[in-house]
Amino acid sequence: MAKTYPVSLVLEGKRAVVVGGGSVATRKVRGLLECEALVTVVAPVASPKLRDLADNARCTWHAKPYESADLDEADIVFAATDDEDVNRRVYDDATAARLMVNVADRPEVCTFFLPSVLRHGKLSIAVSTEGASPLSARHIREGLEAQFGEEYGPYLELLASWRPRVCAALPPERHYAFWEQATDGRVLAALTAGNTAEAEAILESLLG
Ligand SMILES: C[C@@]1(CC(=O)O)c2cc3[nH]c(cc4nc(cc5[nH]c(cc(n2)[C@H]1CCC(=O)O)[C@@](C)(CC(=O)O)[C@@H]5CCC(=O)O)C(CC(=O)O)=C4CCC(=O)O)c(CCC(=O)O)c3CC(=O)O
Ligand SMILES: NC(=O)C1=CN([C@@H]2O[C@H](COP(=O)(O)OP(=O)(O)OC[C@H]3O[C@@H](n4cnc5c(N)ncnc54)[C@H](O)[C@@H]3O)[C@@H](O)[C@H]2O)C=CC1
Repeated sequence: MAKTYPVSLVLEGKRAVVVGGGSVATRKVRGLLECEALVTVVAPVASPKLRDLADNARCTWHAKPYESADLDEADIVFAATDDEDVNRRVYDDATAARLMVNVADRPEVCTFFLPSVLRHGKLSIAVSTEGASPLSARHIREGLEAQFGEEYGPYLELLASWRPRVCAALPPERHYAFWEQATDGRVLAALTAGNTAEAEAILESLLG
């Protein structure tokens, strides 16, 4: 298999069709809702957790077996039933419609894989083994949690809020030097210590 091309998809307002309602489908639906996708679940039986998630304006469960027409409104497709033949049909229909498709039991035909994701606000670190060992992806993500803590949420919010300010205050040739110093560890250390005023003061001093 060729290398995969990592991207961060913007799924807000896009229609994701998830076929299957077991634990694998539930994990996928939870992740999709976190990203504000519109989710349609098609499965005769849904897990209790999935039924809770479907109690939401952005997630609808159709309690029935899969049919090709279920993909009519789809922007992206997930096949996660425990029936190989159904998963294969979903794959065939999605491919015929040129839709991106993830097939839970067939890594070799997926057009994308789900990575294991560590997230704090705007930071997302996605770990993929391209199907070689999903549990290893999870262990690696868990290992990264010690290094990248919750402080990255406010840290990145602060840096994002400074971007327009830097553009307005400094000529383009000075932007890189600003960001080099803004991200050298001092601002992060101040925020980690709970000292927002100091973090702001460091950034202010860099505008010099
Ligand atoms: C190809 C891929 C397709 C896809 O995108 O779904 C796929 C396929 C398969 N997974 C299987 C098994 C397990 N999957 C997990 C967990 C996760 N699986 C995820 C992704 C992926 N799984 C994609 C590749 C990702 C990559 O390699 O980087 C994660 C990262 C993301 C997510 O699902 O959201 C999420 C961890 C999230 C987290 O905790 O951070 C666990 C462990 C657990 O449950 O904790 C196990 C049991 C242990 C093991 O087998 O390793 C099986 C065999 C099923 C069987 O034996 O019947 C297949 C099918 C096959 O291999 O044929
Ligand atoms: N990609 C991944 O991360 C993983 C994939 N798997 C694979 O994922 C698949 C699903 O696993 P689980 O969620 O544990 O299964 P499960 O047994 O909990 O759920 C199966 C679901 O498929 C639905 N289903 C069955 N026939 C259907 C049809 N004709 N149309 C629509 N839905 C239908 C059932 O109603 C049920 O909701 C298995 O093939 C398993 O090998 C398993 C673990 C992890």
